[in-house]
Amino acid sequence: MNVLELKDFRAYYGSKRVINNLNMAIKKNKITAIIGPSGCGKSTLLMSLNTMLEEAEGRTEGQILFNGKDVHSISKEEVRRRIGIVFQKPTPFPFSIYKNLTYAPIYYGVKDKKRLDGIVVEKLKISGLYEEVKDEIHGSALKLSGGQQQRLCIARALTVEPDVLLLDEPCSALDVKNTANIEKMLMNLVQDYTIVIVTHNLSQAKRISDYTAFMLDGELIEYDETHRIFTSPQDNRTKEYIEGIYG
Ligand SMILES: Nc1ncnc2c1ncn2[C@@H]1O[C@H](COP(=O)(O)OP(=O)(O)OP(=O)(O)O)[C@@H](O)[C@H]1O
Repeated sequence: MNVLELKDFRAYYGSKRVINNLNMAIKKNKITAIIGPSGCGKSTLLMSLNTMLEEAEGRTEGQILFNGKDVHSISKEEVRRRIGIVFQKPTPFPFSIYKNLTYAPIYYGVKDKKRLDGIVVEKLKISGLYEEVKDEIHGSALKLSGGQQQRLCIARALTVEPDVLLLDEPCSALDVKNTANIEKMLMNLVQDYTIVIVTHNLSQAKRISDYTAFMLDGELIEYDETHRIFTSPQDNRTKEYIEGIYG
């Protein structure tokens, strides 16, 4: 089943077109990796999927369907709740861990303290952080390490129970151990969520994704099951990229 579908999709910054006629469907409960050289449009595509691009001074044409419905026909608030996004640099709020994880649920109307406590514990467990931080839940999130902060940001994105989680190079500022923690977390999460991850790290795409999309100069060159992209790419440009010839 497709959760998101792009039809003849184009994206612009001013008059500059950076994504050209892209058609692609993203499957439910799968990890889809978007790869390609710097500047090919990966982040632009990711931000388009939850209509954030308009806030980054971009503009889109064509259609994005979310569960079959034009994403622009759904309220911005609902789109943002159901399609969460996490960026490269961990961005915890300068509050306690507890407040980071209850901020959005409170905004969306959860008042019951027991329920809020439950959300905090559940999301900390999902992110593998619970044992590490259980005695300092009311301490500042800014005291966590970079890797812990990024796991907290993913946990925070999950507190409103989105359908889709978009991740833009979530591990690029992290070391091998923290990257492995996040990859493990994502592979567990995919049972309940649909995940789209932009990554420069081809080994990461290979390790964790079910599908891989290769972009070049704003075009979707090839999109297939990850093992096919890495073992028998159909397009020579894909082959050259995964062999490290350019990019
Ligand atoms: N706010 C902006 N205004 C104008 N042009 C932009 C803006 N953001 C990105 N671009 C341009 O759009 C193109 C696609 O950028 P994008 O950030 O989507 O690429 P990317 O593949 O994610 O790159 P990277 O891997 O380096 O993050 C690039 O040519 C970039 O210079």
